[in-house]
Amino acid sequence: MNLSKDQARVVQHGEGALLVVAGPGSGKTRVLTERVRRLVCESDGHFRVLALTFTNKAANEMRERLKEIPDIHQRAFIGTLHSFCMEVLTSRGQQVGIDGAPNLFEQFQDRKQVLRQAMLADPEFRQILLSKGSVRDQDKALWQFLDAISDAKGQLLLPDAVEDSRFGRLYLAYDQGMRASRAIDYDDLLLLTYRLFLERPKIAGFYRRLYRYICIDEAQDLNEAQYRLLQALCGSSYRNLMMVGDPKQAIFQWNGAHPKYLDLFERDFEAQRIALNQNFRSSAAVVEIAVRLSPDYEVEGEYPIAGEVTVLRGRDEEDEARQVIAYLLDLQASGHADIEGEITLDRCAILGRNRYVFNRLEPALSREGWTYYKHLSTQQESESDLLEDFEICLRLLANPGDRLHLEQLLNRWRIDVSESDRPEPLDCSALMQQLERFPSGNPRRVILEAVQRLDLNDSELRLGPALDHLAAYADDALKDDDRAMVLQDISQWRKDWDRFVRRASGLQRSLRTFLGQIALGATQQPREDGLALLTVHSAKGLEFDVVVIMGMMEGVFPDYRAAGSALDEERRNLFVAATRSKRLLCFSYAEQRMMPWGSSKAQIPSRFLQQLGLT
Ligand SMILES: Nc1ncnc2c1ncn2[C@@H]1O[C@H](COP(=O)(O)OP(=O)(O)OP(=O)(O)O)[C@@H](O)[C@H]1O
Repeated sequence: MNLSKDQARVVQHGEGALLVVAGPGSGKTRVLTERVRRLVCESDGHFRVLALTFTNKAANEMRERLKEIPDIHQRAFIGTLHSFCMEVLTSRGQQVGIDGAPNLFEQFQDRKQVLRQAMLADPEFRQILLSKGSVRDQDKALWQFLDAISDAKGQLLLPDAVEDSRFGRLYLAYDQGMRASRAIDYDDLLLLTYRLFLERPKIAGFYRRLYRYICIDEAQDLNEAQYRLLQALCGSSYRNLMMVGDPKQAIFQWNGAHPKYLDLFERDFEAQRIALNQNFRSSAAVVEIAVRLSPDYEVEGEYPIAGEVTVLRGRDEEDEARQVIAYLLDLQASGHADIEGEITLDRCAILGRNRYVFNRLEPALSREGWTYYKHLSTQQESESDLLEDFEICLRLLANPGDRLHLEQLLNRWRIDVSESDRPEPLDCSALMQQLERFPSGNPRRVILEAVQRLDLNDSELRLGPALDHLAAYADDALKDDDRAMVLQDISQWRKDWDRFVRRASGLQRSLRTFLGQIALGATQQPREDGLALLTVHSAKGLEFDVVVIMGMMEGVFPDYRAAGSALDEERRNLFVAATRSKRLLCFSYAEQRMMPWGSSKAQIPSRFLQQLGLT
């Protein structure tokens, strides 16, 4: 393995805090992985390494690169900070009211419902909510309140510590609603683990002894809660923390993240600093675009391959999609002097500022018969009612106290039970009693029969037979689109299950752990076959020979809501997007766009194209 002199210094670093600040393609992921390998393979003693990544994709990538180390699961925890918190709370969470693996309400709709019910149950909040008028306006208000609660949790504030006491009461009511379903939200993972380390220093001490070294990737995206959680874990004397980050790739400030934590880390932990200034990934043409986007981006050395930047202009979005496909078809047919070998679709990616950019492209790709996959957000949701209902049943079996999903299921299945005879807590047999209500062949009965096949009494849960039962029903009883949708969902569940089982060594193979891993996005496949369709945020850390950035129009990229410092973040978004390319970079835009309200509107090319001298 060839490493540059500075990369080798990082890999060889021993005790003490270390900050690595480095640009795109400078080998951050590589040095992080190699350092974990060296620590695990070369250092003596019984200890583990804690390798924290910002995304599951990055964790998968690191695991993949280290998989030949036989006992890697025992020697290192490789995952996101949220997954680490999940593990801590699963084994030590009793001290903060968590019994076993936490039940996560990861879906916005569920949290919204919890808050709605909490507000309706309180006369003052009820009045506030109903005064908003239409359901749509109420939803908007709920969304804003949830955002504010998430902000408070992001600053590690408990309900009694927020300034506005009425808001504190609302926050408390929401939390109580979550706890009534024995559930927590994503922010709670950090907040509760922070509290645990702070209130029970012995537990933090235990984890410090267990993990002699901590390595953190993408540290420019840390937020207040994450930084303070790490401080609480490290205490006043633990210093074996390494952070790797790039302030120019900070694209989560909208979510409370800030690169200032890199500087705070350097100060608070008296960290040594190493800069990596080469770009081992991108051709000269791509690096030039990156420098124009971020003039203080200093790159050492010149990449020996020229590369190419192309701009495509479509009359409308359909035409834009057509041109992008033609561009890729041409590369596949003729190759390119700067790219060795055949240019297959899995060497290419199409990036969009948001998921809607692909609306016209996807049908066109399907018409061409191209294999493609989408990674647009961390959460994968079932699209068919059958699998949605099945998932709710699994949630109820994993967490019989889950009142929210019990209610959802009763509503969806139009089962009218009065409060008094509601099957609560819902155990497997109570759920099974419902079987009798539905005639044979009814989809609800099929779901419950599938649930019966889970064999929950076995310590090793098996999902396959349940999914087989659902698939057999779809094959027999459903037609066309419905059947395709169900089978697609089942295939997704099978993939999630396979990845969970493969990764589960060290994790309990229980329904609750499985659902927790899905909720954390930890079962998602990092790369699939075919052309990648990615939002900029989900393209982070990836690289492709050919990158096309579609939808380069004002209002799309930059986003129409961006103003002031958010515009700087848009520019960093483009910096991240462009630097995913190893060789060829292509921008595309449409001159006309169909607006959501149905009329066509003339488009202005993105200001960034102009600033880059490309229009
Ligand atoms: N010393 C090296 N010699 C040759 N290639 C290298 C070297 N270091 C890294 N690379 C290659 O450069 C590319 C970028 O490396 P890596 O993904 O680790 O960078 P990064 O800093 O994490 O990038 P980003 O922050 O943009 O995601 C990879 O293809 C990697 O294999």
